Amino acid sequence: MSTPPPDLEPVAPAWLPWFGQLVTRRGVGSGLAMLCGVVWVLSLALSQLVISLIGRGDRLVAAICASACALGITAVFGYLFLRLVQFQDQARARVDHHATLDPLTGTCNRRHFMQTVDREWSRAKRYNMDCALLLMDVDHFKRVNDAHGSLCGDRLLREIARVSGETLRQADVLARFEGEEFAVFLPHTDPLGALDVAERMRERVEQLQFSWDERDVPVSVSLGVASLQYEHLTLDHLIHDADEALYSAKAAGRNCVRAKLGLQPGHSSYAL
Ligand SMILES: Nc1nc2c(ncn2[C@@H]2O[C@H](COP(=O)(O)OP(=O)(O)OP(=O)(O)O)[C@@H](O)[C@H]2O)c(=O)[nH]1
Repeated sequence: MSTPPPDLEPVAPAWLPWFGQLVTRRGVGSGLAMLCGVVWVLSLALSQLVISLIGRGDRLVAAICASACALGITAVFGYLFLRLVQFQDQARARVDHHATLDPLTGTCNRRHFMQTVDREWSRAKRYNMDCALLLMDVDHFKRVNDAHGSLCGDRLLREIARVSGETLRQADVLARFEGEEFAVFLPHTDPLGALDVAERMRERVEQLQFSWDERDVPVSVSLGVASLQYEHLTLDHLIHDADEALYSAKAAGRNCVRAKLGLQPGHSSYAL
C-alpha cells in the first residue's frame, strides 16, 4: 500500500497538542470536574431560558432535571473524551521520543542530530560565530563484539555514550551517528576549545573501567575535529572535514585526536 503524499497526511488541529498536554499535566479528574462545572452552569442557564420562553413550567424541577441530565452525560462522555485526549498526548510523546532518540544509547539519533545541528550551524554561519563538530569512533569495536558478544558491545556503547555526555555542556549535542560512531556538535566553541573537549572525551573513555564476565575490556576511541570555516558552505562540508580528521586519527594509531583546520600555534601535534 502506498503512503499518501505529505500534503494529504492527517494534521491534528492546533489546539489538540496544547489541550492534551494540559490534560496530562492536570489529570483527567480535575479536567472532568472543570468540564462538569461549565456544562452544569450552561444547562442551568438553558433550562431557565426555556422556561422563560415558553412561559410556563416549574423552574426548580427544570433546573434539577437539566442538571441531572447534563452532569450524567458529561461525566460519561467527558471522561471518555479526556481519556482519549490523554492517550493521544502520551502516544505523541512516545512517537517524539522514538523519532529523536537512539534506542540503544539514549543519545540523539542521526536524523534529529542533523535537524538540530543544521539550525545551529546556519545561525553560527550567519552571525559569524564559532562552532565545531567532533566525530568519535570506538577503536577495534569489532574485536569486542567478536571476543565478548554483541550484548557486551551494546553495553559498551551505552557506557561510552554516558561518559561522553558527562564531559559535555548542556548546549552541546551528542548523537549516535551510525554503528559505533558518535557525533558531537559544539556551539560557541573555538577550535582550541573543541580540541580540549575532544581530548577530554578521549581521556574519559580511556579511563572507563569496563568489564564483561569478570574480564576487563580495554576501550579507547579516536576523534576527528572540524571547526566552522569560511569555506564550509553546507553542514556536510563540516562533517566531511571531521570525517577526514577521524580517518587521520585512525591512521595515526587510534586512541588520539586529530583536527582538520583552525589550529593555533602550540597545538600543532594535533594537526593532520
Ligand atoms: N554490538 C553492536 N555492534 C555494532 C553495532 N553497530 C555496529 N556494530 C559493529 O561494530 C563493528 C564495527 O567494525 P569496524 O567498522 O570494522 O570498526 P572497528 O572494529 O571499530 O575498527 P576501527 O574503527 O578501524 O578501529 C562491526 O562489527 C559492526 O557489526 C551495535 O549497535 N551494537
